[in-house]
Amino acid sequence: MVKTTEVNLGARSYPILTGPGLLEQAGAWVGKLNPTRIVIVTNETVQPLYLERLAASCRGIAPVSSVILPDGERFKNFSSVQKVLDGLAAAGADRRSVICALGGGVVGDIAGFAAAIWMRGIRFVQFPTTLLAQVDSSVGGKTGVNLPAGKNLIGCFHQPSLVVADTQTLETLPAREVSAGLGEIIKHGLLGDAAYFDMVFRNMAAIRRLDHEVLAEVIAGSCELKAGIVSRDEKESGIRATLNLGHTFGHAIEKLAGFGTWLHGEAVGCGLVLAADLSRRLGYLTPEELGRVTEAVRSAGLPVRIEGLPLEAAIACMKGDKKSAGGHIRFVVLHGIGRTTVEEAPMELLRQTLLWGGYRP
Ligand SMILES: NC(=O)c1ccc[n+]([C@@H]2O[C@H](COP(=O)([O-])OP(=O)(O)OC[C@H]3O[C@@H](n4cnc5c(N)ncnc54)[C@H](O)[C@@H]3O)[C@@H](O)[C@H]2O)c1
Ligand SMILES: O=C(O)C(=O)C[C@@H](O)[C@H](O)[C@H](O)COP(=O)(O)O
Ligand SMILES: [Zn+2]
Repeated sequence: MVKTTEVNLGARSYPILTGPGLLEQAGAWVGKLNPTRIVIVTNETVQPLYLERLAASCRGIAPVSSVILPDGERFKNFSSVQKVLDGLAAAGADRRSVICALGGGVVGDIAGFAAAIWMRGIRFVQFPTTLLAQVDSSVGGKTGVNLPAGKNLIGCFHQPSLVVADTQTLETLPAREVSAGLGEIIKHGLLGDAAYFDMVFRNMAAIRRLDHEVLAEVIAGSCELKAGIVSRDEKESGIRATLNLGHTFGHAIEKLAGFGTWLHGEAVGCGLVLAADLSRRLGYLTPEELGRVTEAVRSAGLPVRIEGLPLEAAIACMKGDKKSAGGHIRFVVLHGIGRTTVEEAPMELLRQTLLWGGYRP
């Protein structure tokens, strides 16, 4: 059964298709774009699992070639973008060619960025194969790569033409990566309404063992929430910044620990706990509400403490966050489930939260 969620952006609108076995049917969807050439970008882990399935389905439409990237967050950099661009040149890609991003968020962000800059922008299709990518990164058109100076410091907004999430691919995903996906799902629960958050909380064990029915409900719920926010604020001039809940803390953890040491979803999960604690210190959340956020993150199998990273370095990292201005750090804070603001916090409270979270003074 295929579930469709629409991202409504006028001429740049597109559907998110979700369901089992969609890679085999991909050609029917990609064919509608009438491409002159198809370049599949994937990585060395996903290639043996799923490349042939997607390539076989697309071969009747246009010549198909592939670019295989090394696997990992530490390769989300310019050198990988260069590899994709070289692959496009070697394939003779033109302005009517289509890139297919087959993999997790790292492949999606790199391939999307290459699509945004090749010949000043060509179409691309997201084929997300991790839980995190199916509920978050494949939707919304944020593309880009890291710099040694920080996470996602370069990139473009470039919307995909289509997102095709084959839920069967999640069956080969390691348990740690399933938990990482839950980091973003809990974030969506906190941004959405109490009913969605409670459903996720109640069904944590079922999601972690990939129960088909629950998983379909959660992927649809998260895609609907994110699609709704992106449709209202494509380029983050307002409400879209709330999708950054937990990320000011999370991105600092990823960078300080070394890209790839903490998974993005792990850092986001822990970041949600820190953001909730800061919200409590600001008087917006009760200790019980903080306890509930912490319990949700813990029961997803995600870390809730930092253990030993240096506090002042974290503050320096957060000053470089894209929401900061003039050296003032701005956080998404919670006032309860479904209620957020984006604001500066007193430095003293921030230091207390970081110490509470396990940062080393
Ligand atoms: N653009 C956005 O809006 C957005 C949103 C959230 C996250 N992100 C970015 O996404 C990245 C994290 O994405 P991720 O969690 O998917 O990590 P990832 O892309 O590194 O994938 C996780 C791991 O799973 C492997 N893998 C992928 N699919 C598999 C499958 N079906 N079976 C077995 N192994 C598989 C990958 O090779 C990798 O080793 C981060 O760089 C983050 O910044 C972007
Ligand atoms: O789509 C968005 O908007 C998000 O913020 C989603 C996040 O989960 C994602 O990690 C995003 O890449 C973070 O964006 P950044 O602008 O803080 O780098
Ligand atoms: Zn994220």
